[in-house]
Amino acid sequence: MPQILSSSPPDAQDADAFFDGVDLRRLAERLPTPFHAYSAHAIRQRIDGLQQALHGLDATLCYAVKANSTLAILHLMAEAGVGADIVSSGELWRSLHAGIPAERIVFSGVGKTEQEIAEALAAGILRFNVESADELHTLQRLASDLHIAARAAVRINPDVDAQTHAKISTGKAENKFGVSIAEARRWFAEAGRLTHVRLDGLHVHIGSQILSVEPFRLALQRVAAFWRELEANGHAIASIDVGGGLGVCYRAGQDHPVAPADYAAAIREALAGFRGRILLEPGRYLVAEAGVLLTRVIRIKQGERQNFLVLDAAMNDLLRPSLYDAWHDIVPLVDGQRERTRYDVVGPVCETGDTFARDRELPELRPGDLVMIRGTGAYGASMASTYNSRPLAAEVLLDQRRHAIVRHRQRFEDMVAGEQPARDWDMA
Ligand SMILES: Cc1ncc(COP(=O)(O)O)c(C=O)c1O
Ligand SMILES: N[C@@H](CCCC[NH3+])C(=O)O
Repeated sequence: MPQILSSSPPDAQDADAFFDGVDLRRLAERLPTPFHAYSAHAIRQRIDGLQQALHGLDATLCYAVKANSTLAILHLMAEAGVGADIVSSGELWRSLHAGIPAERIVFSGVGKTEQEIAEALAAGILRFNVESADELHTLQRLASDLHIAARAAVRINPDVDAQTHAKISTGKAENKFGVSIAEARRWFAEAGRLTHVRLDGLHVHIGSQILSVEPFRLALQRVAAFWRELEANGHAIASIDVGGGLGVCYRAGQDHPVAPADYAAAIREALAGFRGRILLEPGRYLVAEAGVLLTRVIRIKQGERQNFLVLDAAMNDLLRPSLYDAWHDIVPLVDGQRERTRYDVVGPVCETGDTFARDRELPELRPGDLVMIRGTGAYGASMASTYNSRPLAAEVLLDQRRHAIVRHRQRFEDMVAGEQPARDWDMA
């Protein structure tokens, strides 16, 4: 371990190579690339910053596990007193296993199965964010079978444009998420018939990577107006869950899109007078900028029209550029002055979409050079696949000049574990 520590603080030139006090170049000498590295310190700073912005409110952070569900990160959340926003039994299992108590877990998603609902009921989670009438009735039936009182919030679809990428916008009427205020109004009017569901919460989540406070403000205002109407009609609301969606900075040097203080101010303003508990479901904001993907150059390929920088990381390790044309800073960790040139930065996977960047200006690189892709802590490892039978990359947690390999690179044996050739056919 001491080998990877810097003997002196990083100077300005190689500062990029240091992450949480660890020299990533030294780490990469000992670990095969590609691998993900996360800064525990950076995650804790984000948690603290958001909690400080919310100071004085009865607010609970429920980390959106989907952003990065690595157990070590969930464990860090548990230690910091942060709860979880889950969308599957798998995320429930991981959260509980990492030590996040059930009473800090909320369950969102349009496709909760009966089995998942029953498991979450049995675990005693804090709330179900219910997204359809069918789900509400299923929850009532299963809670009744188990003689449990379920706590539920209606996920409101406020029909607000989050002004983000269409694939991660969730709060417009045409999106599959939540129900209209008109429908939610009917649910509350009939809530007396729900013998085993306590419907006393509101939930809203309009999308991800939201870059200005305005869409949040608009959505919160609509939800707040509905909360006031409900209370005026005698329906006590115990919690309002404002979802996640805070955008992050994917380009060095750019300002942070939404300051936590402005976000918190919008919540304070919209929910002024609300005496219940405020829940928040930040995912990306807590982990995105705390993660980098380390990869090496396999080769440079001179194409007819451009040069390709072929890395050993691919779309199976980081899908965001392929899926959303997302920008991630690409920072070579190389010594000395080099000429600058332009590359299409690609991975080895057999798809043209396996491209991290087009026509990106970088120093001239050579096979074996180390390259860092920034902003990969959220929706990086958690969206990874074994496409092209590429094993899942290792993950390393760095914490104040220390590191721990929290997940080893998947072994080929484990990639095929559980599969078998169809030898023993059964008659259907
Ligand atoms: C219900 C819900 N809550 C929270 C999040 C987390 O979003 P983000 O990572 O943008 O904070 C998501 C994902 O967009 C979500 O679907
Ligand atoms: N996977 C998306 C975010 C989706 C948010 C989940 N509701 C991304 O990488 O940006």
